[in-house]
Amino acid sequence: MDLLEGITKGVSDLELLDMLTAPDPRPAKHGIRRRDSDLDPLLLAAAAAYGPHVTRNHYAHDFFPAVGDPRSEGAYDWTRFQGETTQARKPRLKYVSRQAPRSQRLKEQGIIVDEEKENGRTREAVDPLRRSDNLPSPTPRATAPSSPPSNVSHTQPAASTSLVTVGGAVEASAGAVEVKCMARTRVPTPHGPVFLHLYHNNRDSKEHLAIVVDPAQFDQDTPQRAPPIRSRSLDAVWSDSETEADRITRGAYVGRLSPTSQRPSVPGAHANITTDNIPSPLVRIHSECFTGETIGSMRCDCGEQLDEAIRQISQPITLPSSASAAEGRPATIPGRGAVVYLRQEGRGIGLLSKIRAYNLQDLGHDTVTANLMLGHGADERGYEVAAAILRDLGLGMEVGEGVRLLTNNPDKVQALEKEGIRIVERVPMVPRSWQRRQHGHAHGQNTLAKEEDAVGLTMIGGGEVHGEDLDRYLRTKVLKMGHMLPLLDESQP
Ligand SMILES: Nc1nc2c(ncn2[C@@H]2O[C@H](COP(=O)(O)OP(=O)(O)OP(=O)(O)O)[C@@H](O)[C@H]2O)c(=O)[nH]1
Repeated sequence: MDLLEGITKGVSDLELLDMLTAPDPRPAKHGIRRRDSDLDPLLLAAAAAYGPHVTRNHYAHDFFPAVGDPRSEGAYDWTRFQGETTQARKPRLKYVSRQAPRSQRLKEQGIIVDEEKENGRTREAVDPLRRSDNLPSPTPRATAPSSPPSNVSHTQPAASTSLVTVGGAVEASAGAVEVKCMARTRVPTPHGPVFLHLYHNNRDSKEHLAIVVDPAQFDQDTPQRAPPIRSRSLDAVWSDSETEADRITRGAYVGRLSPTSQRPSVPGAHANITTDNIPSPLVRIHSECFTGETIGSMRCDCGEQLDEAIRQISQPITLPSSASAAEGRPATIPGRGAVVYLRQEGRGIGLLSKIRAYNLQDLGHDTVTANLMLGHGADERGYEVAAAILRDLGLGMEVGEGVRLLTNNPDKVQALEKEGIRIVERVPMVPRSWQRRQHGHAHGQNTLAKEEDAVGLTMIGGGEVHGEDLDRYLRTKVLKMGHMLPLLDESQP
């Protein structure tokens, strides 16, 4: 019996499936092989089965065996299986798609399908900002009473994007970067506690992070001297149905969360604390580097820089004398600032390409040329998302305190300023091994030696990266990428 004959004679689905999947199919009549491509027997069986109409367009659907047969539901105890005859086995295969029709799914995503070009391009019917379920809709934000205050925006500034002002609030039109802090939690680190923020955005599908250092927030009973660094989008009320438990679970709480302290945050609170005489927060925009941060690669100083940034930001801040005059002695406040951790591995070319680039570097090419040889730019990063995250945290706003940026990279400074971030000072990041060598040379001693055993973040911890690879990499950054670092005298050890 061949397939067609089988279908027309109404054989059972299982027999049909057996025919299709038999290990030794009978040769076709006249010994001529069929020229069309192999068909998926399971799909054919599904198509021939009872139930909803199944076509090749359902290929990506999830099919589930019909409910009712415990074996097909995975509940069968196979230790009791004794073997069975075809006679005894009469399951009825039934496949049910649990997906809504494609047209309905696309409609839900706001995509209109051009019926005439069903297999061609689709176009978006709405503002791309709305594409992600996780991003707030601009319109309700402007009008809803629970929306963040109008001076708080996490969209792009007017300078670089198209924005409209509705009722005093900045509205993003198509193309503007929008970020939303999806969750925040406390993370204890060797340098003290930090708040880890996870962001979604409408530019890419990466989960960029912000590591906020602001331990003063744990002490809610003492008057704050500086505005807390808090995410506007996290503190916003997301929906009418959102409960306090929902808010607390996603991190919209104040103080130190504990079994006995659970205080949901209020949108816009603390925004009016002035910052006269308090140094601007230290901020670093850091790009992901798996090799440097996770496995302690000494080809670059990324792991060390991440540790050093959080260490420096966490240092207590001594207030200028005028601010501490009332106390009669120099006053300090806990360190405050943030590291925005961008998932832009390998200066934006990705880990795969970076690994290839390392091999080219082993062949004698430098970090810039290696990127170019692979068809990439020397640096493919962008800082729009970083700027939007800073704005969401209230950092580097036009009005109020600016930020002190930890970087040697002039492009970063320029790019952030172009995005409207107010940078009041650039704080250099001199590699620890270079500091040690410079100090050792000047003072005849290794001033950082005691820090080498110190604890810290990443594989590198409080230690330092050093070596030929690193020196070559850093020199290239200075000579070819314009990094603002004083070059070491090569003759120094
Ligand atoms: N393509 C490429 N990327 C590298 C190489 N070494 C490190 N990186 C990446 O470079 C990025 C380092 O970026 P940042 O830490 O922001 O440093 P930067 O841009 O040099 O500027 P600074 O703020 O001065 O540190 C990370 O994404 C690393 O993965 C390399 O040899 N090739």
